[in-house]
Amino acid sequence: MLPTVNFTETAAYKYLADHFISINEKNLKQLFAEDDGRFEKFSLLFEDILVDYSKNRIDDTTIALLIQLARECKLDDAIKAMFEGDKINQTEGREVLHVALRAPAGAEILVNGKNVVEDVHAVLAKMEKFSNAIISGEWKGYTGKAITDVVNIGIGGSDLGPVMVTESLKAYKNHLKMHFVSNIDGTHIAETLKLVDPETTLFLIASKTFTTQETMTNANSARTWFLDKGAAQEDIAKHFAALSTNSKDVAAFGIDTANMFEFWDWVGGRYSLWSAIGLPISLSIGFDNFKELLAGAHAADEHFETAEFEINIPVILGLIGVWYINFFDAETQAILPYDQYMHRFAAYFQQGDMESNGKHVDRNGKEISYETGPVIWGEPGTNGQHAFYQLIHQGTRLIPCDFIAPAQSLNPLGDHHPILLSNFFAQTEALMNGKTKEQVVAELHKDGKSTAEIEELAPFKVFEGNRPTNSILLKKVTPFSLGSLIAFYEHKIFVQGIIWNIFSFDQWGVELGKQLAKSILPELGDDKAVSTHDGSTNGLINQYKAWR
Ligand SMILES: O=P(O)(O)OC[C@H]1O[C@H](O)[C@H](O)[C@@H](O)[C@@H]1O
Repeated sequence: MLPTVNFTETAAYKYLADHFISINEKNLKQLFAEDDGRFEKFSLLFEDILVDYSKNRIDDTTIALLIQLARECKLDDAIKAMFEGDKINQTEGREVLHVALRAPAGAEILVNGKNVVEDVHAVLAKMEKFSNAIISGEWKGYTGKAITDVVNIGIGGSDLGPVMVTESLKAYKNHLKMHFVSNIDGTHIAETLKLVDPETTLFLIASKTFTTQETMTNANSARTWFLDKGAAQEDIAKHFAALSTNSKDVAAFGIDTANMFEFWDWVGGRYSLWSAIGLPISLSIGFDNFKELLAGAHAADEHFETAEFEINIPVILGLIGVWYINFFDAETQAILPYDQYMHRFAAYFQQGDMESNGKHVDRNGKEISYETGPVIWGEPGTNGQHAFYQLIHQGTRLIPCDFIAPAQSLNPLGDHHPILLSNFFAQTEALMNGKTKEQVVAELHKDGKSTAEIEELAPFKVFEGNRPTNSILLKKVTPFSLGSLIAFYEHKIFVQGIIWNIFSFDQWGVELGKQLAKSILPELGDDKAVSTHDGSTNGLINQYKAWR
């Protein structure tokens, strides 16, 4: 059982509320001027990852109080409960053990008296064998040809993780062409099927439950297409595999359970890329690289489980997030990777964070009176700079940003990387320091503007600065460093969920829309006008019927 402390009733919260008043008056520039050792103090090095959180609106007292807050909320007990396999997903009665998916062979994590690490490694061995057979061409399709294309059909956690990781690690990939179909919109599967040949394509049906409407509809369309192209029922075994917890429905679909890669209900969908759901990753970059990804995540798990809060990266990042959301009223969190390969990183953590912490009821079942999960958003740099950074620099909202960049490029082409990195460094500097009216006036003078022109223009060119950022500098994007980075973000979400006293591992909020869609679908079957809904919904449905 998780602790159920209301963080707004702790002593630390009250101290933080007072402390906020004094910090809010301070400028980041001033905080740096007051403390020579600020960077050393407020940065952490973990393996080849440097986390610089010094450009935040914090001082020693802030960090001490935030850590006190974590202690009062019994974060240490909560971490222990997760790693020990307690049923901390209480509303679904499940353990939360994505950490077991990356535990080394020989480790022991018990669920109902059974060591799940053994099961994990049995599935990993099966994934290794299968990946090797597909990659080497030893596995043959129904006409004797090797597999060239892999189509992963899944949605949400059964899509976003594999997409994000295969994209982030594209530099490590082999010859297999990867395709991902998620949307129920027929366009997605139709456009994908145009690109592939049934004789050389492997379909992975990825669904924890194996009941998700989008995935099952797309899977059925893929199977129909495969059979229509001339393959026979018995050929399905060579071209379809399932990644699921539901062996009964996998068999009912017609997939040989020998081709099923199992995972378990203690793996949350949005935390499942480390499980059998990661098979497309292993196919794309090879099993050894997939193992490295797991090893990177495991190293981060050990850090999270054992490091003192003062030097614990997910704890510090999580608490700083709480500081902005609950004291500065920040509503969003931007994630800005300066790495084109990581272009789906923010999208991945939209599910990871928003589905986990978008909750308004606490662990006692009571409505809460404070803000919880932020809106997560972001695009890779430098594209974002030319799109939405205006609002980050000069808008009226405080937007904490995570800047992420690799020191070494995987495509060191001319001076591209130094230019990219100069932007990465410049943006956080600009957000912190801003530009004063005096600086603007001096610049306009230099440009030969008249006094009247300067007076008129100056206010628009001022940057108030004092805008907080984290900078995460990786030596290089490798399977290991990416694994660690993802795990840090996962644990950050956990930390915040504990402080907010919410359940981070259920997602009841996605159910209502699904339920209503199920009741609307039969109503779309004829041309009769509907009148059973509200005026707007009736109007929309009836116009659709008139136009289709
Ligand atoms: O893997 P599946 O069972 O098909 O679920 C796919 C997705 O759908 C659900 O609606 C949940 O909101 C997600 O957490 C989940 O990842």
